[in-house]
Amino acid sequence: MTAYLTLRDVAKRYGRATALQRIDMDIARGEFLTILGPSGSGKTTLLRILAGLLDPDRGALVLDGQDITRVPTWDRDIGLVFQNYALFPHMNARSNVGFGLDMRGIRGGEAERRIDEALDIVSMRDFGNRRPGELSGGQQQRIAIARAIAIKPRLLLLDEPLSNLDAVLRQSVRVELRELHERTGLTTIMVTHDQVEALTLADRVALMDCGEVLQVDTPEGLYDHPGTAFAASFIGSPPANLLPVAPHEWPGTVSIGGATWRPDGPAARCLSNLDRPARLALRPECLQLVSADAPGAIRGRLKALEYTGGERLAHVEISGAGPDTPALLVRVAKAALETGQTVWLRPDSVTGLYDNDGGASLAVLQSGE
Ligand SMILES: Nc1ncnc2c1ncn2[C@@H]1O[C@H](COP(=O)(O)OP(=O)(O)OP(=O)(O)O)[C@@H](O)[C@H]1O
Repeated sequence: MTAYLTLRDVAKRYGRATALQRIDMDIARGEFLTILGPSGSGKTTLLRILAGLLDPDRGALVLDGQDITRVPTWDRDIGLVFQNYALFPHMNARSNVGFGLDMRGIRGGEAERRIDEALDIVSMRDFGNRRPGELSGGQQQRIAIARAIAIKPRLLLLDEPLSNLDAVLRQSVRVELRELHERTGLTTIMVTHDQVEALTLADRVALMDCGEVLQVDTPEGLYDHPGTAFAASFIGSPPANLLPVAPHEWPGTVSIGGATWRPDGPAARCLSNLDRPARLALRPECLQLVSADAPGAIRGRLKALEYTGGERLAHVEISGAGPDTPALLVRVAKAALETGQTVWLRPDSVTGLYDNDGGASLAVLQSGE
């Protein structure tokens, strides 16, 4: 991949607190990258550094061959959209959209043409004379996007742009955002803590935790092959089960939370070289209810059955496992199940195996050994 935007060794502290540890990332021209992570993971700090609103303590940013690390915001040609829209309340929509053009000395007919174009892109041409207070939240957000794209930015940065919208509107604006990206081809970076947004919008997702970018991957790559236990336990709704596994003295068996299990199929292959306590990631949709005599079946007790609309989520306690072993979450379509009954589970695929200490992927550790 030819990098359009490069971040090299970017770090930031607030006083004694580390907000960003050491960020290295390449972003391609025209890419839509989402930055996803829990609260406090450093997403906003990273976006503010990209926007030039905050100086990094260390490292460099290169945009289209130009080192922009010390270039002030207004000279970076970056379009910014904030969570709260940040529109000027006393100006109508057209004036808001034209603001960045005016700042750059683009006025008169050229400015009018660019404002029309930007308003057309967000389907808001008819609302140009209204002030922000006379627009709905979704319409204000579209005006904020039109303002950001009117300057034809080199980079579009979006900071949680959908979080103030209700669930229905959020979904439709999400689709519009993706369409807008396809029409404009703008290199876009969006911060979100909503994984559905991150996965549906992005070409690639940068997953952050504790000031670090843990994995930059396609949505499918992140979901199917989480590189760390954190990624497995964060991505997915509900996320993957992390089953504590440990070597067992009997050949062909492992200990799961203290109970003995003789895995079969993909789980057996994944666990064949297990030499230390680890966590096996199993997605709720990859566990199947099977009969007691099925090879590789795990015996459990149905602790609870939740109806989540269209499907059920079974909580299964592993028989013989210690109290610290979490119940396994299993998606079940429809089944005559009763709380308290004995069930048998079998994984038909495995999402990952992770070191107990630190959560690194053991597949990676093994290939590096
Ligand atoms: N101005 C500040 N002074 C001191 N610490 C700060 C400041 N801004 C952020 N932090 C700390 O830096 C870390 C990263 O914060 P940041 O706002 O980048 O996280 P975030 O992932 O965007 O979180 P959220 O999703 O809650 O907005 C956090 O631990 C936060 O408490």
